[in-house]
Amino acid sequence: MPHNHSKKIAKFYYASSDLVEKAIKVATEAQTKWDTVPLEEKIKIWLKAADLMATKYRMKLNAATMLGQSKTVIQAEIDASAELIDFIKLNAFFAKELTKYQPISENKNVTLNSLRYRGLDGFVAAVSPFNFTAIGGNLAYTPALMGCSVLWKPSDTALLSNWVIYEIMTEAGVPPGVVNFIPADGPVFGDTITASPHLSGINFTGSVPTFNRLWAQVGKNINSYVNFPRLIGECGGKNYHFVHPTADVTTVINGTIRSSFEYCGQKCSACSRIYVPQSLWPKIKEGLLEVRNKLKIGDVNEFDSFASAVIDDKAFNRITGYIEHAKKSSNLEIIGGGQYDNSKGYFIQPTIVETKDPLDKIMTEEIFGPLLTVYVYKDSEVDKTVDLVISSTPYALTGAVFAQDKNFLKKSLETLKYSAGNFYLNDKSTGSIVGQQPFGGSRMSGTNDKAGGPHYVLRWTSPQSVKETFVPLTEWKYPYMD
Ligand SMILES: NC(=O)c1ccc[n+]([C@@H]2O[C@H](COP(=O)([O-])OP(=O)(O)OC[C@H]3O[C@@H](n4cnc5c(N)ncnc54)[C@H](O)[C@@H]3O)[C@@H](O)[C@H]2O)c1
Ligand SMILES: N[C@@H](CCC=O)C(=O)O
Repeated sequence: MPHNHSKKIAKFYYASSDLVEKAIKVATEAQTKWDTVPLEEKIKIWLKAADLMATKYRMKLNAATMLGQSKTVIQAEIDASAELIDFIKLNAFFAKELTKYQPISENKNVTLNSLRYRGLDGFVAAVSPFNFTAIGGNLAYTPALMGCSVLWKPSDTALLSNWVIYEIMTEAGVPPGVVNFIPADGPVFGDTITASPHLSGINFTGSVPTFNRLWAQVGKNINSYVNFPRLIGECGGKNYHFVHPTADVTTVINGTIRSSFEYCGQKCSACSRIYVPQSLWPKIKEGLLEVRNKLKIGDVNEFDSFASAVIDDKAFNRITGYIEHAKKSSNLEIIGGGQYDNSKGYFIQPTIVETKDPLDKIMTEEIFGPLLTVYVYKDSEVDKTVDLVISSTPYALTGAVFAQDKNFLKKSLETLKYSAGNFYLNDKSTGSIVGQQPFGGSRMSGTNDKAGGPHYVLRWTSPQSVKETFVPLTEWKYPYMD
């Protein structure tokens, strides 16, 4: 099966706005009861789910990710089982750590002085992307762990794997009504949830235009909500590799191939633009083209495939539009790849373009496909080129600097500080590990709430301070009034 079949399944399940409204009612009612379940009990359910994912359901979850989202066996394993299990276990740990903190009152008359970590009252809408099964699970179930109830709208091109997660969590013991799996047309879902007074948060991962639209809708309805909805959005990027003249060429070549072409460049962290000094370009060019020629782009069931088809017709048309642009523009030259074919699946060959113009749209817009553009700079213009890296796009998701010059690496921590939420020195821009490199970007790449980090759980709780005393208050006057 060369490309995903989720969309066909989705057609049978699309929820109407009436159904979304019913789910809002169910979730809002379920939240009150779910919030009374102690965190320790919730953690037991989460750990049971992690165990089920590692054993009984591991193959099912990975296979659903391979067939539904066109991931190769290694990419499915990294994402679907490994990353999701890490999210579940680490968020349980972080929740426990967070709730350990209790404020101190030295007043002996105070018998209770505490912070209660309540879930958000109302419901949270989790809206997930197609490209990571684990992200869907994290977006829906981390708010639930903290006592929220959730409407989870999966991407219609990741339905199969996301449904398996829902089944596992239900088998582990998440009660009905707490997380509600609602495949729906995006705008129908978005319009309905943002119109509900009970919307307490949106946990979104996807493209900038979709998040902008949701944010604007919340803004428009701001006077109608019970709470100010929390808006968490992890969005797109235009991720870069910056190569310094002292870089190790082999590392640059292999790191760039992996980052740009694994999962056909459909990772939000994928390298899409690379800046290479003139002195290293001949060797780097030769290496990139040599490796590119070896990459097999084929069926995910053939285990020697490096990557497979892109996710759907929409993605195919968008990406090949940039390839056509490269063919037509006098500033751009396709030096590797450029072929595509949608007769059996949405196959696009890994493509490398060289540009004379560092501000061409191919260097500034998110493409989200197997297309890497190279800008070759003069060795004497390192600083000028670093400025270009930061100023040429509105994004700041991931970025990598390759150099053996330690002073340059140190300096780049400052000069490129706001260019990326996940910043790599001598390593590729993809492949963050939950708990090890908390993930997220700022500027137009998102609200940078760092999924997989210790503070993420805090976004899904509404803490309450409780103070109790039994000592009667017998006086209303202040002492100086007598
Ligand atoms: N920063 C990150 O952590 C991160 C991680 C993964 C993906 N991404 C980004 O996600 C994008 C790719 O994912 P995608 O193609 O699924 O994104 P998308 O924006 O097309 O869709 C994301 C989700 O939003 C839904 N949606 C669409 N319109 C909607 C609306 N009006 N209201 C409510 N929901 C709506 C979709 O059905 C889907 O479930 C890329 O831009 C990528 O960079 C970012
Ligand atoms: N966390 C993943 C990217 C997730 C977005 O698609 C990485 O670091 O490569």
